[in-house]
Amino acid sequence: MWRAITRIPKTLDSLGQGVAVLPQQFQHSQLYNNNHNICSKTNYLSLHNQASLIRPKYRMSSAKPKVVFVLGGPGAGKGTQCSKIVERFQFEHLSAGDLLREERSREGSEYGQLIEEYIRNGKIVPVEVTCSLLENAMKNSGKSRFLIDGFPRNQDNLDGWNRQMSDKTEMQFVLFFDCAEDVCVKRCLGRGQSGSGRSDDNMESLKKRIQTYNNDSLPIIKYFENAGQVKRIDASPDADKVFQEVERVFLANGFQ
Ligand SMILES: Nc1ncnc2c1ncn2[C@@H]1O[C@H](COP(=O)(O)OP(=O)(O)OP(=O)(O)O)[C@@H](O)[C@H]1O
Ligand SMILES: O=c1ccn([C@@H]2O[C@H](COP(=O)(O)O)[C@@H](O)[C@H]2O)c(=O)[nH]1
Repeated sequence: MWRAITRIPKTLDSLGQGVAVLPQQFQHSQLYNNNHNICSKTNYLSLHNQASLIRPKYRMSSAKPKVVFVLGGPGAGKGTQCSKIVERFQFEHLSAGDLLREERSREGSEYGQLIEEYIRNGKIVPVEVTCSLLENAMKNSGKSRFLIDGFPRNQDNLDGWNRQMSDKTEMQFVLFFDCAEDVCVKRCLGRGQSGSGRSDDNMESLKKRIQTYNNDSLPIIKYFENAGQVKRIDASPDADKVFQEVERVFLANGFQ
């Protein structure tokens, strides 16, 4: 008989952080949903047995995922350096801009047009969209170290992250690529000329992106700086030279 109502033990009940490694069928089960954390004994035993199969992976990811925010002006070299960090350290690179561009191009996306409008005008997409894309990408990656590139870039982003993600992750530091405006512009235009295909690698969009960066993103970097969380990197030298500094920061912060 389906009599016994069993409260799921804490270890299974708190799979919030381990959800990245859970097979799809678990994600809507009582194991996943903390709001419905009771189930019949039969169901519990069956789910418990299935959970045992994935236990090694779950153990590995039971700590909160580590997050490094990567910020800097448009074209400062964030993406370039993130690729190098991924090669050298075990991080997953999540570019908020790339995720938004992907969502924009996804057939049937209800946000496609809105995202294109924001990107072309150098404006910042509402955090509900961006944060959900980030959270999904984190869950789907199965990794535990993330470079979050180009986010949070305004107060709305920061507030949204704090509401949705800060309890589920451990922010390590902010990697800030400091680069003069004229250098940033030259790099973005160069990227456009070499066929980036980006609708915002042109002077008209760049003016707006820079304005948004100065008005909305710099205060966020300042906020993190006041909290002692910013690792500032001079982004003007060549990419390999910049990476020497980046590598030093990661090593000094315990990453191998
Ligand atoms: N240190 C560097 N010196 C010279 N060129 C660089 C350097 N770093 C990156 N670049 C070039 O500048 C352009 C912009 O770099 P990247 O895409 O890494 O910047 P980003 O900060 O991620 O830009 P965005 O914020 O617009 O996505 C690219 O064409 C890249 O090859
Ligand atoms: O968190 C974010 C990140 C990006 N955007 C929009 O995308 C473009 C391009 O971003 P890149 O980091 O340069 O790839 C940016 O100008 C914003 O319009 C965003 O809204 N929120």
